[in-house]
Amino acid sequence: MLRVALIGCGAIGSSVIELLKGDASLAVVAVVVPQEGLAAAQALLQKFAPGVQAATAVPASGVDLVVETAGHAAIEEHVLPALRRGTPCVVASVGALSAQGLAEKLEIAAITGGTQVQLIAGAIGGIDALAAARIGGLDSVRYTGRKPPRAWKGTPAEQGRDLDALSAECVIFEGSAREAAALYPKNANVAATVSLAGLGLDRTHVRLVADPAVDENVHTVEAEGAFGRFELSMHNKPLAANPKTSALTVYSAVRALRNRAAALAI
Ligand SMILES: NC(=O)C1=CN([C@@H]2O[C@H](COP(=O)(O)OP(=O)(O)OC[C@H]3O[C@@H](n4cnc5c(N)ncnc54)[C@H](OP(=O)(O)O)[C@@H]3O)[C@@H](O)[C@H]2O)C=CC1
Ligand SMILES: O=C([O-])CC(=O)C(=O)O
Repeated sequence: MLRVALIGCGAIGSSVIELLKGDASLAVVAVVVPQEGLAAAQALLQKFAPGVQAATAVPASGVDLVVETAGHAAIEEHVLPALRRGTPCVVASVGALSAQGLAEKLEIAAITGGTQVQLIAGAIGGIDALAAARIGGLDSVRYTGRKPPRAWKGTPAEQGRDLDALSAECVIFEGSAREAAALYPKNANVAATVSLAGLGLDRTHVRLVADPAVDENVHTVEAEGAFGRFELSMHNKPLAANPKTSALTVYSAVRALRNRAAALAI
């Protein structure tokens, strides 16, 4: 049985705990949250994983695998030290890698620890195809992230516009994946994932749209290259606990964990 430390206990983390309850091959043994979140995390654990303690750091021993579902800051704070200690890590906050030098730091930490960091596909599909197509050469990759206006609350999209008053779609950002991930850390992880699998953070064209006509998170990728071309649209149901986040992200994290424990992985 693999012993898992989960970083973050919000919309994704709490759903991961729920789905792993009773799993024969994986056990959540620690949940890492900020000091001010300890009491709430402990109350949730009482319900779904009694006996598991909430903590403010990943335990230095007794952990086989770390999964991050917390946000950009948690990568520096918890993932890098775990990798250096030799613990493999699974990362959901892929947009964090848009910060200059962070991808290199993760690689160096994993090499130092003789382990590996895995970036999950999260809310998007087709990452396997895109990463394979890159080997033959890609000419262009375009990503559009379309979400209901409420999913853009608390982001720069609110500057100069009333999201509640939108009556038609509104392009709130157009530019590179690097800029998108830096400006919209909770809404542009997919932009970063698509770019890291494909043409890179600076050559991937990103459009972010607030659209009152949708109630799902719609992610579209269009790629062209030596392999041919593809278009993929995902219509993802958002999590009730966080409209910015698609439920598929939870399943993607659980899939990554189960694949680590499985004899046959797909
Ligand atoms: N790859 C993908 O496709 C996607 C990735 N994501 C990423 O996943 C992250 C989590 O999403 P979601 O669960 O919806 O977000 P929530 O805001 O619901 O939950 C975040 C959780 O992480 C905790 N947390 C925040 N900072 C730290 C830290 N430094 N150390 C430990 N715990 C911390 C929070 O604690 P507290 O509440 O006490 O602050 C909270 O428990 C997002 O920030 C985003 O970057 C999201 C959607 C898709
Ligand atoms: O969960 C989603 O739909 C995607 C998301 O928020 C992101 O790209 O950060």
